[in-house]
Amino acid sequence: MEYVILAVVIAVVAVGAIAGFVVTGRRRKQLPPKTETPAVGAPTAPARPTAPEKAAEEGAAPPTAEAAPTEAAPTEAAPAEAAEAPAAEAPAAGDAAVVEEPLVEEAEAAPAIEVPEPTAGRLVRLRSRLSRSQTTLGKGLLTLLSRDRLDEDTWEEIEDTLLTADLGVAATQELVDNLRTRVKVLGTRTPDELRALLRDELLGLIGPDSDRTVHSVKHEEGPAVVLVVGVNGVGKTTTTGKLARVLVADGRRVVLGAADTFRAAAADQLQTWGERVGAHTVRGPEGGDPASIAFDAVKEGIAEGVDTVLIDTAGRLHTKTGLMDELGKVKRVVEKHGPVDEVLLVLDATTGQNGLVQARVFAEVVDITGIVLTKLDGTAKGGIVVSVQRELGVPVKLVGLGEGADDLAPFEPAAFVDALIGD
Ligand SMILES: Nc1nc2c(ncn2[C@@H]2O[C@H](COP(=O)(O)OP(=O)(O)OP(=O)(O)O)[C@@H](O)[C@H]2O)c(=O)[nH]1
Repeated sequence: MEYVILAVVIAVVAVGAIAGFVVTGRRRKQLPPKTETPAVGAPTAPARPTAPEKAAEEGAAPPTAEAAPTEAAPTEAAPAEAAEAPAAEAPAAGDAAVVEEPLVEEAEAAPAIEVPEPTAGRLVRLRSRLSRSQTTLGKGLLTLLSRDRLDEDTWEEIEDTLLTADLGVAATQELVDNLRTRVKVLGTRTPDELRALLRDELLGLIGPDSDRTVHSVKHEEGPAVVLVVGVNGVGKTTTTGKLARVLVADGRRVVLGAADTFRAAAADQLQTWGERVGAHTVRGPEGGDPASIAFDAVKEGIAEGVDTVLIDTAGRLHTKTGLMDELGKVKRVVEKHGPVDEVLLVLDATTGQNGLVQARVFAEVVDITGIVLTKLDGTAKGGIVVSVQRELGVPVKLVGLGEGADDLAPFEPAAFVDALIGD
């Protein structure tokens, strides 16, 4: 009998001990989340970059997670709240153990914010990228002008060179007439004299005194608003991203608006550019209303007190009329917050006359205030700077000289001409 009682006591003690183990094990499993939870709101892990980055890490981000920052808030919702959306996605207490590992990964992979180099002198630094234009326009012309006899055939060759470089008919005629007159007056033609003469004439055609500032300084009422327009493939989204870097490099705080909802990857592309310099991107669902995204972006810019809101727009719709209607609407809706400070038309320098046709169409719908000429690095058609300015009556403000993040340069006429004619 005692044996039976002893056996029962041992069994009870054993069961008790096993139960104790299990409970301790469970508690231990729940402990890490408690210590990890503060990391969600820790100042070193800003809420905004975390969600997109997590999405990027996971490959194709699920639409709901991607859209959360802006989509969660309807058009009129306070942007500040929308911006906080990722924080609201913090794990519910019961799921704490499940999200423990991703939280650690996020903290480790927080993107380093890049500080782009200042923009002053960029065109000088990138001058070698203009080598193709330099060969035809600059060196080509100097060689022709240095010939012993400047006969009619030579002048015709000079004319052809200028037209091939896309200077345009009127500007070519003007330049050739001026060169003829000045060369006659000059008499002897030393290489230095010819270089100085050509420099002077090209600079005069480009217009050294135009205001080429990108108006990006905030007003009392809110941020400066810059709309970026152009057809697809010219480098619009890339340029918007690079421009964000230009502005950040020059000390501005920027919000981006991904109003190109037509091309699926455009918003992702823009967001990635923004994250690299710490600029938040306001975006919406694919195929959503671009005007509403642009409106929200400006609204967020006002709430956040940033200097500039940059809005990327779509470059392709099924019809030209559709695209232009949409663009007009984006501008009108944004203007409910205040005036648009800049409408930058992005043109691909390699497309030549085609670019001018595009420019005309856009100018009919929105008042273009500046031109961005991209892909000048891959073309001998540097003369397009002159023809597009003449066509639209607005200055080239920025030039794209490569695919690198800091290959967008403020346009400086003197540095450009110097790069063309060489030393
Ligand atoms: N070489 C060179 N390539 C450039 C330059 N600017 C842009 N690109 C390239 O042009 C290509 C198209 O650029 P995107 O920014 O996607 O063009 P997009 O106009 O936004 O096109 P959509 O979004 O379809 O309207 C990319 O491969 C860019 O890297 C430049 O200045 N030089």
